[in-house]
Amino acid sequence: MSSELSGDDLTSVASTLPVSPTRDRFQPKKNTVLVSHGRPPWYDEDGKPTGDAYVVAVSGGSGSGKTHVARQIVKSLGSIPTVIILSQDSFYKYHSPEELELAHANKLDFDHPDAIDMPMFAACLADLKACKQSNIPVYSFAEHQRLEEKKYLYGATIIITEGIMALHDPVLRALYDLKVFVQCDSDLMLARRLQRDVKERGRSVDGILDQYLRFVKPSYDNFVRPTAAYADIIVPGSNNTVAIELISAHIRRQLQQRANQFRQKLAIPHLYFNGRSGASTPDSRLEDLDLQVLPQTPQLKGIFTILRSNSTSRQDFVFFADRLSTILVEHAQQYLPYFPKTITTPVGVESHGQILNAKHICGVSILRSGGALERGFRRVINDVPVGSLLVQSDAKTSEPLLLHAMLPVCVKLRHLAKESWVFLLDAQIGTAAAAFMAIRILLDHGVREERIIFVTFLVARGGGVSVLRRAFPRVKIVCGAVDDLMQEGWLEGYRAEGNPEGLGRKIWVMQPGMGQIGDRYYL
Ligand SMILES: Nc1ncnc2c1ncn2[C@@H]1O[C@H](COP(=O)(O)OP(=O)(O)O)[C@@H](O)[C@H]1O
Ligand SMILES: Nc1ccn([C@@H]2O[C@H](COP(=O)(O)O)[C@@H](O)[C@H]2O)c(=O)n1
Repeated sequence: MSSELSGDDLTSVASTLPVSPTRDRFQPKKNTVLVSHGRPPWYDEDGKPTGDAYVVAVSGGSGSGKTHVARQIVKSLGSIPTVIILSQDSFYKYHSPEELELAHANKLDFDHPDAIDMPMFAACLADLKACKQSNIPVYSFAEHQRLEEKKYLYGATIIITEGIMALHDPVLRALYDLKVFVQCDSDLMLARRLQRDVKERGRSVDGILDQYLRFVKPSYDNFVRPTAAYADIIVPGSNNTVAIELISAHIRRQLQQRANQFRQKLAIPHLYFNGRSGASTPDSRLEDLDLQVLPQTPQLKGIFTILRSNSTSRQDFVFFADRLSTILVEHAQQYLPYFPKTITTPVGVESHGQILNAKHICGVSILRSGGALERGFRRVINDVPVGSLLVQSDAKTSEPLLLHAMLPVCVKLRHLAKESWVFLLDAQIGTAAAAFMAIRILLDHGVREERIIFVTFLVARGGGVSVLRRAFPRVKIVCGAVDDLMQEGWLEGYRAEGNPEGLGRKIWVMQPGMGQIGDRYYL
């Protein structure tokens, strides 16, 4: 089943200005991110996106049922990856006080193509299609105005965009994979519009009819209906279940053709990538992997001995995991920019030192096990935001799926992302599937590869790290130790404890390893 995410999370880019009760009541919930199944990899083993998101445009007159069709397509797709529904209404232009006065008297034409900021719409759609984030405007029908806040959207496999002028602009049309026009009787459209505008947009019946006769109907005849000629499919405005089924079957076929078996390849790279430079085996030379491994001091080995032991209590595990993450983050800080700084000491003597000079720093942990590094991270670098990514394997295919992304503002906004330093936190790099996805997400947002610092307890030399390295050579990987083996098998004690997730299913485990770090830290 689909569930709706608001996109307003811990680090929402939406303004925190108080929202008027009227605005709240009439705010359309049109731009939504719908997630049912998680997002499978959208990139290949070289770390490059394999293709764009699939874009469906739904056009038709006001009240023809465009939003309804968009939502029915999502419903009929069933178990699908992330879908974004993007409404053209969000791109109505900003109005001057004079225009606002006309709008409230129903004398401003919202049905002319010029009423919509087509270049901005095309730019936002192009970003989302190219798997980048977009912060789109928010429009209020009650206030007839673009609001100060923005809505953050990211991560769609399918984008369904709808609007009366969706098929009007040639730049927009070039972005669509499938063009749909909803054809509906004018009287039905008017009846629906009357009901909707009174209920949802705070309008009077007289005002709606006035606006309809003055602008909506002529514009439909002049600008909207002619764009049906560009559509691949014409869908009726009512009783359209069969047409919707056809559209969703077509989209499902397109997505199947794009599927990529990812984790299997990463887990045993020497079988899949033999002959390609950088493919690792359990005997891969450590130097070739370019890992920043902590100096193997006796005290570090002592910490690992406790963390690896299956007889360590949870309390001890948490204490030593926190200690190890603190050491790792401290070590990783060497990649941040420091500059010379002269200070005066309390005895009045000048001393030449160094000072950190980075505007935006944040952490992003890959849940659940990345959470085990958060306390250490906060101890070393306090007062910076920490976001999270939930990446889990698909029970059927074992492919990694992105289930949730909660990113700090300095990553969500592209102009800040370019300047940000991001510490990615995860307990281990085994198949590297989750690490791969997390790095790709940061790059999609505009974070520079050389500003990503991956901090982890353990790396498997025979796992996916070599492929990760080849794809993202400029990411720094700081780890505490390197294990040799990566094998498909049962985790000791995992099945015996009757963990339903583990039952009947093999998982990739590293050896000697530290077990299920998330379970040991949290349970
Ligand atoms: N096929 C349909 N069957 C029944 N009701 C529909 C259908 N299509 C739209 N409606 C109803 O008509 C109204 C307007 O539809 P909507 O999708 O919001 O139109 P648009 O987005 O084109 O302005 C909504 O109340 C919606 O539930
Ligand atoms: N301030 C505004 C802006 C637009 N409209 C009307 O909305 C219609 C498009 O939205 P649909 O969901 O119906 O496709 C369009 O016909 C405009 O007249 C408005 O009334 N006020």
